[in-house]
Formats: sequence, C-alpha cells, structure tokens
Amino acid sequence: METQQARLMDGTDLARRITETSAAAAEDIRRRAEVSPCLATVLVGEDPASVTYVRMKQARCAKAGIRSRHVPLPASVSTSGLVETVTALSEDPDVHGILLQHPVGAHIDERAAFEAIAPEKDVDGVTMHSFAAMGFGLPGFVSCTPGGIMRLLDEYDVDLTGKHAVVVGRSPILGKPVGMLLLGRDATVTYCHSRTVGLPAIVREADVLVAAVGRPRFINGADIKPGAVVIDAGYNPGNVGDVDFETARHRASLITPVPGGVGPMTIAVLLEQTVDAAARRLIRP
Ligand SMILES: Nc1nc(=O)c2c([nH]1)NC[C@@H]1CN(c3ccc(C(=O)N[C@@H](CCC(=O)O)C(=O)O)cc3)C=[N+]21
Repeated sequence: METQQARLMDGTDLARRITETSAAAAEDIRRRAEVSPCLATVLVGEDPASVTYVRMKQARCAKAGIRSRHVPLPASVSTSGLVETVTALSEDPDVHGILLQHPVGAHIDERAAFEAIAPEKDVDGVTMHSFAAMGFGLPGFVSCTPGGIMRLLDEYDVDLTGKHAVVVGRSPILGKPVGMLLLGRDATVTYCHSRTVGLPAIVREADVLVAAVGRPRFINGADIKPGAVVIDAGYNPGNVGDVDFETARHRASLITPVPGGVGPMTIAVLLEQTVDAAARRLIRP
C-alpha cells in the first residue's frame, strides 16, 4: 500500500473564483445593456434531492447577481405539457438560460423535453445541438458536469495528451460527454460502466479516472494506479462518491473530494454559461 497522500482538487474554491468572474460579467451586462441575465429552472415533481440541487443552483445564481425564474411542475405532467412549458421559456426574451432538472420521471420523454430548449439557451448543455457541437470540437455550451471536470483538470495542470483516461459511466449528460471532451484533449479514452466485465483490471490502467456511475464506493481504492488523477463525479445520497475515497487517496496523486470537488464546479459552469448566453444575446439579438 502506498503511503503518499493525494493532493485534493478543491472544486469549492475554483467554483467560487469562476463565479466571482461570472458575477462581474453579469454586472457588466446590466450596466451596459440594462439586461439582467436570467436562468429558468424547471423542476418536475418534488424529489428531495432534486429540490435541494435546484435550490443550490438558484442560491448560487442570486449570489452572482443572476436572476432565476423557478418553474415547478407536478410529477404528473405529461411530455407535451413539459415540452410546452420549456418551449415557452425558449421563446421568452427575458430568459437567457434554461435548466431542466434531470430526472423528469419515467413516463416522460426526457429527450423530447430537453430538445425543446433553444440551442442558444442550452446553458446546461443537454441538447443534441450542444452534444454535436462538443463532439465536433466546435464552440458551444458544454454539459455542466463534464465542463466542470475539464476546468478542474486544467486548474491542476493535469497533462492529458496520450494519457489513458478511463470513464466509468455512460450517461448522456455526464459519462459519455466527459469521455468525448477528454478525447478532444488527446487522451486515450476507455469507457466502462456498471456491466463492464473485468472492470478492476481496466481501472488499474487509468492515468486519469472519472467515476460517474452513480453507485456509492463502486470504485475500489486498491484498484487506483499509483499516481493516478481521480475525479469522482458520483453524487449518491448522503454525499458519498463513486470512489472509495479513504483508500484511493493513498494511491492517487490528485483526487476530488465529495463533497467539495465536482459538484460545485457543475454549478459554476452553469452560471458561467448563463452569463455567456445573456452576453451573446446582446451581440446577436
Ligand atoms: N439537467 C441537469 N443538469 C445537471 O447538472 C444535473 C441534473 N440535471 N440533475 C442532477 C445532477 C446532480 N447535480 C449536482 C450539482 C451540484 C452538486 C453539488 O454541488 N454538490 C455539493 C454538495 C451538495 C450538498 O451539500 O448536499 C458538493 O459536491 O460539494 C451535486 C450534484 C447536477 N445535476
């Protein structure tokens, strides 16, 4: 067992600095154009975790001088009802960004609901438009958690070129896009997931590991390659990550804590892209 202690990747501090910059940019937009950047938050149902996340996003908006407009919908809302609501926000000139909190309930076609977000308001990076732009390496809004992860890697000067990055998880707004962003930075990417056969052996080869399966302590610390960079994007009940942190920290060189790692970065990127969406509207209304 290695006795080194990994350096912690402080997402709270970096998110605070990014949000300070966003607050200044929001203030600038208000002064120059008398327009207040506004994020609409759409929440279907009252799942306690989702309620908490959306409140955190609104609170962080308020701190940055970004207005938020909350749109709560009953859990029973239909796909067409939700699409109608999101479409109205897409057409509302006072709204610059739209966040539709995932998940929306199994009876709803979530993809159809996401696609009702106008591309220029997709500050959460969840539409096909944003995904394709990211895939082609074109400018556009990135999915917030993957975007936050890349910012953290850059902040800690993690060299990705030629490195083996292993992504555990393949969800459309986290695992899949983060692998594509890493590939875009010349990493060699392996995707794994909950049903991968022989996962530990693959994890042991990772120079950079991104855990995004949504299963508490799914990644065994003993499988971390000594010196690896470990990004824990898991958000499980009770603020437990997808990585067995206490073991992993003795093998990794850099590791994100949970809480205080990836989570705050997700929100920082959401706010930054909201201000960016408002600024772009000024240039090209
Ligand atoms: N359309 C959509 N976009 C999302 O970005 C999205 C989503 N749906 N659905 C749910 C997940 C989850 N998510 C988190 C955001 C912040 C923290 C966060 O800041 N967590 C704190 C701790 C929170 C606490 O103290 O309870 C931390 O890690 O330090 C966690 C999780 C965004 N998500």
